Amino acid sequence: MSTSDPVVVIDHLALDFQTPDGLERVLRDVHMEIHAGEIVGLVGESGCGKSATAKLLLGVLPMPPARIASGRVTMFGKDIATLHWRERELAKRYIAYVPQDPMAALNPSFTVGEQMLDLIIWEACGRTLAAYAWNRRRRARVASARDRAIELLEKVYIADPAEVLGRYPVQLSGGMRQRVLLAMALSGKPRLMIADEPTTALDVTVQKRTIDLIKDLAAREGLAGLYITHDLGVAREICARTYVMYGGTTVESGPTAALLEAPAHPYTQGLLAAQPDLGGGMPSGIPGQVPDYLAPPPGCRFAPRCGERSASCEALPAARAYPGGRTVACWARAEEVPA
Ligand SMILES: Nc1ncnc2c1ncn2[C@@H]1O[C@H](COP(=O)(O)OP(=O)(O)OP(=O)(O)O)[C@@H](O)[C@H]1O
Repeated sequence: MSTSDPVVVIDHLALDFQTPDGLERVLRDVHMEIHAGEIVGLVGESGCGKSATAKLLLGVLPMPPARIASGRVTMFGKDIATLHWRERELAKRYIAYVPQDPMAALNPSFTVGEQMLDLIIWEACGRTLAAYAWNRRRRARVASARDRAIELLEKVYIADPAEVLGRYPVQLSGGMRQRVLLAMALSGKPRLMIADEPTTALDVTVQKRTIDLIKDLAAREGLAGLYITHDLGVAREICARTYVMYGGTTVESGPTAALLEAPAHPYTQGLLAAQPDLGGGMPSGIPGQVPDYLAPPPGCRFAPRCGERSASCEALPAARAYPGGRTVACWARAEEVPA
């Protein structure tokens, strides 16, 4: 894999879940590319398949009940379907995960230092239990892990890292906890950072600082980033390019600024109109609900909620490429070229 190759390529992915009620056809025709040094956004309302996509990349989606029905996911130059489980485990070292709720992700019974040391030693031992158990008791290993923990906390601009190592998560503010998690996410050898709504639990000013920090880290460490959010304003702040997902399909993608300036897909337009308006206007919302994946609409999954639907929408529209690096999957936009 050359350095210019994308870190992640998702190509025409379809993913099902076998459930007691039947087969849920969740992801259809999903596409995405993430390159080193860029943060890409994945936006869409709740239940659109954002987390299922992220979990698949993280290698934590249980298979079964999940199954790749068709298409391909390539990470670090390799098709994930062809990887041996051991290769898959090793690939996880290259992925940093930043969760939504920093309090739930940290164990309240252990200090920051204990949790960071555990993780650093686990990573240093190649994620093998026997080596971890042996090294966790070795003084020299613990001392070097402590140095590494301090170095990682410094990377996220924590002022007194040695002191913070001795604190319990409840003794830290929400923003500090999220910084600790960011530091922990860097403890392996990350090349890809997946952040799942990491600022939702934070207040607005801390949110802004955390977003700036994530941007700064991704640039400094040369990481590829996938940033999941339902907030288009946050996507505008942080993501160079954005993929909009509806009902398990990629309906639109492109450079974030252009996409938000002139959204082409009726769903993106509705999503934008549904954002709270600081000018005092009420957001309009999108009538209807995300599809039932046990019996999704046969064609375009947004059609039942779309004001522009026509007979063509009974077939699933393919994503069409437009100038400026944009794609739109919509029959009503078949001839139009967004500005
Ligand atoms: N483990 C699972 N077993 C069965 N179905 C699942 C499983 N995980 C996800 N799904 C299905 O995938 C759909 C999409 O879920 P997903 O969590 O990916 O949505 P999301 O866009 O991330 O929503 P949110 O923003 O609320 O997290 C769910 O509605 C559910 O039908």
